[in-house]
Amino acid sequence: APTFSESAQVKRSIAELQDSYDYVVVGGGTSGLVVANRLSEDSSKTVLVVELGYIADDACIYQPKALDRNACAKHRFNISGIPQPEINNQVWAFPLGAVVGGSSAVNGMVFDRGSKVDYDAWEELGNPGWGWDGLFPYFKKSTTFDAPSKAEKEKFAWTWDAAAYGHGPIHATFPPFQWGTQKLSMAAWKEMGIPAPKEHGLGDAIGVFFVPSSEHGVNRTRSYARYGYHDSAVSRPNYHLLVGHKAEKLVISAGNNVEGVIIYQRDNPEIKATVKASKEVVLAAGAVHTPQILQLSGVGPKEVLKAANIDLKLELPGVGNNFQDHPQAYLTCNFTEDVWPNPATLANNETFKAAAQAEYDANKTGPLTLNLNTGFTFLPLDTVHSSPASFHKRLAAQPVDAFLPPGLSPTVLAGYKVQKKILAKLYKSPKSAVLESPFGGVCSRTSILQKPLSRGNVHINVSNPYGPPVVDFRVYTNPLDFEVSVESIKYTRRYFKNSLFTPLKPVESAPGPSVTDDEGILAHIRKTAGPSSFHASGTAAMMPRKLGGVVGPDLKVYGLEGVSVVDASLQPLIPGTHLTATVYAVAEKAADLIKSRA
Ligand SMILES: Cc1cc2nc3c(=O)[nH]c(=O)nc-3n(C[C@H](O)[C@H](O)[C@H](O)COP(=O)(O)OP(=O)(O)OC[C@H]3O[C@@H](n4cnc5c(N)ncnc54)[C@H](O)[C@@H]3O)c2cc1C
Repeated sequence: APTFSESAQVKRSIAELQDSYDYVVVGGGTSGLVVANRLSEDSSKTVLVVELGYIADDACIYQPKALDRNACAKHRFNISGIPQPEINNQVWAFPLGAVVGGSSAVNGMVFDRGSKVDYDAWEELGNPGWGWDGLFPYFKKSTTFDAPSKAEKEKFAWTWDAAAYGHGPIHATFPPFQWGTQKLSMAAWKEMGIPAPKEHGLGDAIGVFFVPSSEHGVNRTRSYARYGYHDSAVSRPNYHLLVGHKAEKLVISAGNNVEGVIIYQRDNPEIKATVKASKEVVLAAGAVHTPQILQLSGVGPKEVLKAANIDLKLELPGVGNNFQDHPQAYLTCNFTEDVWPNPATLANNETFKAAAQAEYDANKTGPLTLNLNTGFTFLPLDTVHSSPASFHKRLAAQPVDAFLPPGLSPTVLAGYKVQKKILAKLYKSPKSAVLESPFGGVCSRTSILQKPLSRGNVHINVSNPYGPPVVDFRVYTNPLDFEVSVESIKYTRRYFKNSLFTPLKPVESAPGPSVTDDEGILAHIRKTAGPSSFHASGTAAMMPRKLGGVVGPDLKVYGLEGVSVVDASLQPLIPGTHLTATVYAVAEKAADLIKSRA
């Protein structure tokens, strides 16, 4: 039988396309496929998705835990950020998805949502309808929860609330495998008095809880945008997906109408064409590439465009600025008396690996059904910080433009000022997470900063604008971000003092037991921290134009007609959660908005 990838609706060359479509969606990733699917539900509307990558049927995508991740290197961008001075000039690569399904095809499958207050902050920034109440129906619309069996529920003590989920294309479930020490880690958090909501997905994502994976409960395969939204649209004659082609820039008329997109063949840039969009171009290339496309189109900060010799069509200083991600600080330790098997067994023991693969192939059970973790703790500042009042004071006293890149436009600065006020409130709220601490089967813990005050940027490379964009995380440029990470490591140490861990004999190796002062812990973070959780966002932010926003609450790019942004770039303030579930919900809402103006 033909596979979906052989469908007539999947195009491989420009010659197979129509000259014009109602909608051209740039990027067939997480958000783009949602919007294309929903727009093509109306059979009178034609939709083209232009995607750089190809359709992949590889195990390194569909199998939740791939033993050979390198097999998927060809489905990822390998964009490296620039050296980060605050963390000893480390350079981090950004392995975004470059495949049909985008980053949902290569991500860690952690499928959670932020807290109500995190989304209400978007609304407060000037975006009516984009708070929790406006998004919750779309979280449900995008998702189906596949409940675990009774036996698994009892074995792993899973909790959830079906009210959080709907009947949508993306499946979420608990994998039928957990590492031995996970339960104990959960119990230790509870012993510390951390609340344990039964379900995190109803707007209260504070405390310790289980997070489902984006995984199909029966097939035990990754559930991602391609299976969920492409495969169900691909039989529609009005839906075309062009693979292996790159969108270069928008075609903008003298009157600032966006008429279409210039695209070219990925491996042969000479083969080039303009596809017209009679209604709208929808930018869904992700938070690293959407700002690049806008800047190449002459839309962005004028200094950047000037330096790159690109004609300014429309000055929009926010494009590429306001970059946010979740930096990671590490406490490394080992359980001297570890249980067997543990994640190191899967990493190092060839016999165990082979048995795990055989078990997955035969029964769809075992360790390869679990990509990352299902145990998570999300905590507010007052829980984590030893002296929160002094932190709030220091935050209030910071001049707004301190620690930001030089030369920012007054509008971007004004936006940051409003963001900072909201962040100060969130830092005081018991309902808003500043620390994420995931746990699975290992001793070592990552402290992931949820409310960064630092801001980075993604701009075209002025000496090679058409090459990969330049990602500057500017991680930890605001020293208060360091302070939260130092406090998070100290807090994690207190957690490990819990007597439940005694039988496992945890031994810390870094920063190391002798490093107890804040300066020593800071030096450790500078040496080892990571700038990213691969949660790029904010680079085409939904905010008022006078606050440096790029799109309004209708998602239309300011100053242009006929183009909107629907991907992670629009998130004005990064929520305290992994981003995929939010990207799906936002894209579902975006599709309704775009349909409503048709
Ligand atoms: C390695 C990794 C691990 C992650 N782990 C998790 C996790 O466990 N849980 C979680 O919730 N989130 C996770 N995330 C984050 C999450 O996956 C992303 O935030 C989300 O998928 C972004 O969706 P998007 O639609 O904005 O962009 P993407 O899904 O990245 O889609 C962008 C698409 O546009 C295409 N494209 C780019 N430029 C062009 C161009 N010029 N022309 C044509 N096509 C183009 C790309 O090929 C891609 O398919 C992870 C991300 C990564 C990279």
